[in-house]
Amino acid sequence: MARKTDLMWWPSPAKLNLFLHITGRYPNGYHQLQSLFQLLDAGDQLAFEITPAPTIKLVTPMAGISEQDNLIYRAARLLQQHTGVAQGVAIHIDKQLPMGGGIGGGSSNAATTLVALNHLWQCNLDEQSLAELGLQLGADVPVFVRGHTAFAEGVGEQITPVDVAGDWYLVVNPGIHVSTPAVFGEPDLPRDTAPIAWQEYAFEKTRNDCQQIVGKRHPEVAKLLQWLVHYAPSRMTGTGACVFATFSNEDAARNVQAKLPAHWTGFVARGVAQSPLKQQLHDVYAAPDRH
Ligand SMILES: C[C@@](CO)(OP(=O)(O)O)[C@H](O)COP(=O)(O)OP(=O)(O)OC[C@H]1O[C@@H](n2ccc(N)nc2=O)[C@H](O)[C@@H]1O
Ligand SMILES: Nc1ncnc2c1ncn2[C@@H]1O[C@H](COP(=O)(O)OP(=O)(O)O)[C@@H](O)[C@H]1O
Repeated sequence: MARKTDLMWWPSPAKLNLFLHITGRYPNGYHQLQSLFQLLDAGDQLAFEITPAPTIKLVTPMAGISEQDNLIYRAARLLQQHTGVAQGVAIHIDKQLPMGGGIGGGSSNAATTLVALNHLWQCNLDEQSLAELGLQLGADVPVFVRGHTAFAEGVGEQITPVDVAGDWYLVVNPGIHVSTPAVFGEPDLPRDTAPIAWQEYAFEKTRNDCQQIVGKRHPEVAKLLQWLVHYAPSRMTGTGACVFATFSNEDAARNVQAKLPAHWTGFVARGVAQSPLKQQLHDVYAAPDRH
């Protein structure tokens, strides 16, 4: 097995939902959403060692998730079954993002696995096919496969790439877990926000429709938001529990990070138009013998 330093690491960036509106509900109970998925330049990293035998193995265990349930394993298996590829893979994981925090780590890991293995196994699926496969794994996977900050509608599968300014964000984890199904199951959740055209987007004219309910059920989230908003415009991402504050430059974000009380952990990241995964793919194609 290769040493960690000899491996080629593929980025798996986080996202923020700069806003999240619930505009309706489908007959199957799923919620119709509008959201701006802002990709970040920070996240996890994955490395892939291709094997001649068809076994898929996660070299790095992930606490609390069995191998078969891990979205990385499931993405690799799905691509293998869909394409009939004969090879296998051993996957190394450098996990940095908190799990289930509304910053999309699991969905992003799935997307990075699909994109990297499509190249390394030489499956030659186009981006559209990879995004469709990704949707089977989760509503947020297609945005990460496309690799562009985007306005998303439906359950997240209708995607319009947008170029928003490269703001800086302080992302803070209040250290609690919020269940996505529980939030969507709340009777008092607002479900009738009027749809907007993405050209109308402005942070101050939008909101996260899940934020109030989550703040009520989890006072730690409300407390964190109250603290952050004192320094900068702030909002919850996804169905929580992470919260972000928006800054025009890195120093301002780091100044507030330095003031964070010890029971909250946060990281500073820049909003990017294009995913670092896309850049990696571009670099790999430019130097085809680097695996
Ligand atoms: C709302 C978002 C925004 O990014 O929240 P976060 O997960 O990031 O916090 C996501 O799209 C979430 O997508 P994902 O995390 O894949 O949700 P899933 O596991 O598929 O859904 C868990 C459950 O939430 C409900 N659900 C999910 C998405 C949706 N548009 N409507 C729903 O009603 C369904 O009951 C579903 O069974
Ligand atoms: N590789 C993975 N990384 C993170 N979470 C994973 C992974 N595989 C499966 N999961 C499961 O998916 C859930 C959602 O993960 P994640 O995408 O990080 O959060 P969110 O959907 O809240 O943004 C986690 O709570 C975890 O149980």
